[in-house]
Amino acid sequence: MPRLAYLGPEGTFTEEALRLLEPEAERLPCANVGAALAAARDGEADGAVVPLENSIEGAITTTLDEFAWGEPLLITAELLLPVRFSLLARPDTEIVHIKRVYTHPAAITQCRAFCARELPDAVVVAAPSTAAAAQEVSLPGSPYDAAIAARIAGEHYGLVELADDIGDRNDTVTRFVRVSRAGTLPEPTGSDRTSLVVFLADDHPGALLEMLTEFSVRGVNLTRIESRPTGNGIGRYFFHFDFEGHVADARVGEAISGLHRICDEVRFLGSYPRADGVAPQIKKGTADPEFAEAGDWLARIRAGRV
Ligand SMILES: O=C(O)C(=O)Cc1ccccc1
Repeated sequence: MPRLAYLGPEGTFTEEALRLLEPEAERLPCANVGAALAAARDGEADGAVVPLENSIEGAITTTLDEFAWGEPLLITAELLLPVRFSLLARPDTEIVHIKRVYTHPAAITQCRAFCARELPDAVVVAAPSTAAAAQEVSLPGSPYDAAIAARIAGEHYGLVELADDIGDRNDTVTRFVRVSRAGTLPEPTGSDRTSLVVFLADDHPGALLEMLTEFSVRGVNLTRIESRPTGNGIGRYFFHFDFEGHVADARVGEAISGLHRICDEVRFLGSYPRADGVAPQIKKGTADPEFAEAGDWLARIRAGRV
């Protein structure tokens, strides 16, 4: 039974994702994404589950930066989870008396309209996770009057639900990933995604276009591109790419080998089954047998067999 670290404490959306991804796993709640990934790296856990992006705000940048700068880990699975937020408070709290609300930054951005409309005078403060916020609010003497978290977190920490489904949209989805230490890759399934981090060799006109061309000429469809600051001054960025296909696919292998040749560093983050099961559209000339046939043809002409 694997032991998986996750963004805790008990009652986070990440815990819900972990339970769906690996119902049998032993769960190790951690205080933040960095601690969960550290547990996976140092062997305290066999892997970790962390949030990566949501369909409204985009990337969870702490996770992206950990993947880019920390000891390498491999993404082995992903899960798309619709999340539903509740406003939770200690029993007897009235909504009009709420002046300080505590929750995870992703929940702050997804519940803005509710907070502006129903809690116009309240400040909303960033917490390490939604369940950490609920736990804190449950303490007598907490400086916070309410938390925004999953209903189950309210039940777990003895809070009452003052409002349910308070997200600005009810179709928001969060993408979570399971990571492991380097080792074996998941087998190709025909509906896979690959993730990479790419550092440019130098800054020059067309550098981004050159990277994109490596994907484009092999018919590899991107599903996410994100630039993140390198920290070495304004205007210095590196890139995260997610795209369709598995590193075992010829077109994917060729595209990332091309990036490896022209970029300073390419960090492979994993090839894993897509949660939505969508199969890639394969452009003419980019299927595995076509790459193999072209390779055979090249070998023949190099051997003088024209
Ligand atoms: O704080 C949590 O519960 C998390 O798992 C992170 C998060 C926060 C808000 C939406 C989705 C995930």
